[in-house]
Amino acid sequence: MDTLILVVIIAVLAVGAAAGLVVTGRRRRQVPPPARRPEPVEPRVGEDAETPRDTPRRTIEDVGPPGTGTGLLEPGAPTAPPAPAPAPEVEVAPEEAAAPPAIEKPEPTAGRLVRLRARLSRSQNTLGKGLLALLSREHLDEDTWEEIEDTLITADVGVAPTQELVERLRTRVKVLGTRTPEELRALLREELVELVGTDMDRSLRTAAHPAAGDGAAARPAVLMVVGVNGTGKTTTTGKLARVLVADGRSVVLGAADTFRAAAADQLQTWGERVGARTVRGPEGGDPASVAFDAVKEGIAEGVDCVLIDTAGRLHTKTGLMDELGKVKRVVEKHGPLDEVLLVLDATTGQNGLVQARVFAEVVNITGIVLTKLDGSAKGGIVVAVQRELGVPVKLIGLGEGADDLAPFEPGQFVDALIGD
Ligand SMILES: Nc1nc2c(ncn2[C@@H]2O[C@H](COP(=O)(O)OP(=O)(O)OP(=O)(O)O)[C@@H](O)[C@H]2O)c(=O)[nH]1
Repeated sequence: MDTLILVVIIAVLAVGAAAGLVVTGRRRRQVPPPARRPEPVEPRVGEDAETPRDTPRRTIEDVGPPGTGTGLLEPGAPTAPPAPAPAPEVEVAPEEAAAPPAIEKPEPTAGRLVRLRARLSRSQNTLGKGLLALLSREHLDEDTWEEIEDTLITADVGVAPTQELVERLRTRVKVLGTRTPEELRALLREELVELVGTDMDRSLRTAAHPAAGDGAAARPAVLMVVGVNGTGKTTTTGKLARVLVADGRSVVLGAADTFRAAAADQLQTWGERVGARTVRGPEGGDPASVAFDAVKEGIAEGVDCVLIDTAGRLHTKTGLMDELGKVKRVVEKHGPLDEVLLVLDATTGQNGLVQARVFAEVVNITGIVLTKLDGSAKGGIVVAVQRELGVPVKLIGLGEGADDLAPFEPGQFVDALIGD
């Protein structure tokens, strides 16, 4: 009997245990699997990669390209994969999501002006062709010479340079006697090239400074880009990085335009495309300290050049100029600036001259970058602005494309104006 009771108890316990296991098993199956989220993938933001920001930031993918508003990368160019969805079932490898964009190899700069010549010819057609048509008239009377003057002044050459050119042309045409179209073209070309100037040093100082005998460490060439907002400063800084990389230089970028929220993103995108690192600071932060850090980084990395983009807009003009002066002073704690490039928008005409004067009071401008010459018939501003500052135009912008920035060459420029 005792044995029977014992067997019954064991049987009851066994059934109970089995039922418990099933319940527990069911419960276990009902619990969703732990969500295996990837580490949050932040866009790389230069020096601040680890610092969370209060202000919502635009990612690199959000940053509009120059002019199109859809993304800086050209159609078909590789883009970073989208951020991972939060669904727990999908596992996204963080390293996959953070894949760096492919590094491009920009076109060499030699011959760029020749490649971009059609754009220049198209926009400056009225100037070159207009002058040739007037010079080809049967009678070069007073009215015709006045029209020639007007054509040059309309193209923003400036009054004094225009009068000089017309005077010289008049004398030479008179001396020449016969006037075949070929002779007139050659005369006009010579005079225009002379006016644009062949004796100015248009090279960019981009070679690093080797360590000096007095113990000074090696340091990169430092180029600062200045100008009012909208002239194309950030775009030019990005294109210039490509010019330098194309010519075999290594580059660090400094996003010292902390005033405009998207400027640093825009610059960083340009840099990433050619493998140049961008040093940036918090939005609204101190531009001088960003510029200082960029040079420090350039020294540490041993690069050839550091390119610093600056703000073009502040609450007041005095504020902007004070800030620019400070950026310059602080950067020069590392050593003198090699180039200060003033970016001027060719479509703003005489306004550019006023800007040039203001900037020249604060920083020692060493070269001018004239942007948007593809969209302006006022190529004469090249002459006027050089006269105004006594500083050469070193680069010209001829479009929104990544490689539409060309070293300026007077002969090729004039050829594009008057055609072959
Ligand atoms: N057509 C044409 N557009 C240009 C050229 N250079 C720059 N741009 C355009 O000019 C616009 C302004 O350029 P940004 O580089 O953002 O101007 P910014 O001077 O940095 O402006 P802020 O950052 O506000 O000071 C963009 O749409 C550029 O694509 C050029 O040579 N030709």
